[in-house]
Amino acid sequence: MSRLSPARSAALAALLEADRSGAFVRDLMDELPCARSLDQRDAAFALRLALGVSATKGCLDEALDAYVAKPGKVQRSIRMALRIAAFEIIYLGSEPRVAVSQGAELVRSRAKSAVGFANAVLRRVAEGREAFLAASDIVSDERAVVSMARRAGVPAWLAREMLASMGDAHAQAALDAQLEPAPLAIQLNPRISSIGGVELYDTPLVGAFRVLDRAGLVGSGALRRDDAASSDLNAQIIATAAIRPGSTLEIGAGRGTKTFVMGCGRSRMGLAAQHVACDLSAHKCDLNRSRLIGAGLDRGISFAAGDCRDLDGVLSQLDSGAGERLLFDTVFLDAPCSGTGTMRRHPEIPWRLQLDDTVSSLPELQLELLVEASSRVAPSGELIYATCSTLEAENDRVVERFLEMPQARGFQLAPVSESYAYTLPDFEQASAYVRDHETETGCFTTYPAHDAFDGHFCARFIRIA
Ligand SMILES: C[S@@+](CC[C@H](N)C(=O)[O-])C[C@H]1O[C@@H](n2cnc3c(N)ncnc32)[C@H](O)[C@@H]1O
Repeated sequence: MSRLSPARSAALAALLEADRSGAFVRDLMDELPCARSLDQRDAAFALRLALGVSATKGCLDEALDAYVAKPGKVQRSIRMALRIAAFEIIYLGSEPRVAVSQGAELVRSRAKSAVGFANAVLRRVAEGREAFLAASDIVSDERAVVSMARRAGVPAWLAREMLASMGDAHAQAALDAQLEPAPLAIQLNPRISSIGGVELYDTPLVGAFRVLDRAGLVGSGALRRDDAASSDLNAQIIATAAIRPGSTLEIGAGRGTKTFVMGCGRSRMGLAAQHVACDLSAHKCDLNRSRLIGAGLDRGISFAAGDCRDLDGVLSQLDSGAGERLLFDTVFLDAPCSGTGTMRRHPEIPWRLQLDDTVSSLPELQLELLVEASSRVAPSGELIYATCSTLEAENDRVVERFLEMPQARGFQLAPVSESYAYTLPDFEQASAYVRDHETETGCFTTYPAHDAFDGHFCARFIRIA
């Protein structure tokens, strides 16, 4: 009998709690006493196990259930312990003897009577690893796509959608990188020029830096002091495309990472803010407000909470204060989406998402919000539509469907690389970066890959007077 490692034990506790409460496992690893008491090395391993199991759980169940007579009868805590060991065997390529015996110990910690069962199942998972990843059990021409999906730990339907939307090369690169950590970037508050003890690496965008030392950044307190915000480079590129002189309506502002990036950008460009940030969630609006106050970037920014499918309702107070139905020089919709471009950061996404969300319910919501947003664009104003999805149904298809609607009369697509900020001399490098990632229609489109930033999409419409 070997001794159970505290890292595996903490990963199991966090995964069970996440499953019970719906909380994010990453947050629980920061909160649970058994995880907080781990030394740095064990904490990193526990986090890797917890995130990895969340990201691949459907595939782990498939691999395990092939050797279980009655899968529906396996207790929740035993299944979770088995998933941890199966993750080590299949995705970390750990020494099978160690992974099997640690898996059996994990199971023993929850139910002594199931140790023999756990040993038998895990040994067979280890023996069948290569065949499972190669999808040798699939006899149809689906074998290749199932194998791709299993290697990345995502559902087969999602791999299929990614192939159809992104093309073979981008989809393969994104799936290959799916279990790697995403690169870290920050936007630096213009009130400071460096973060003590943390090396900042230039990116093509002024004010955006890449950081390699994640722990150093957190330890520096810069994020807590609002001296910086962590934000993917491509998300920052999109927020910057929405900075223009005049008034701005931001829809789907959430906790305000892009509001922060826009505030920093405006300050660098010497522009004043006349910005209304809206979100369905009043709590997120509060978080956005307090970060901007902490950052000293709140001047000229107001907030409105509510369902933006009814903008007249959400903006009613502001409209009555102004004595007119307000129109804005820029309307920026950061739409609710599948988040498929950011799955490396959010391991829960692949197994929470359903096919219907990506092909139907989200695109319908996105189109409804886009039509509503367009009704608030001033003549000669701009409408920016963004998602962090890599799927065509939420991106180009929504844009095409919008342009076919009567409400889109007077709007035309324009290249993102020609938006106000990207015509300024300081943003020349960023403008070149945007051009490199622009499609024929001028939409900014990126895909995750090894050492690349996340998948994002942005379309820019101009309202002709
Ligand atoms: C992509 S996230 C926003 C991320 C945010 N812009 C940021 O940079 O941190 C989309 C946001 O849309 C909001 N949302 C969803 N449905 C909405 C609706 N009907 N009206 C307004 N906001 C909505 C969600 O609460 C979520 O915060």
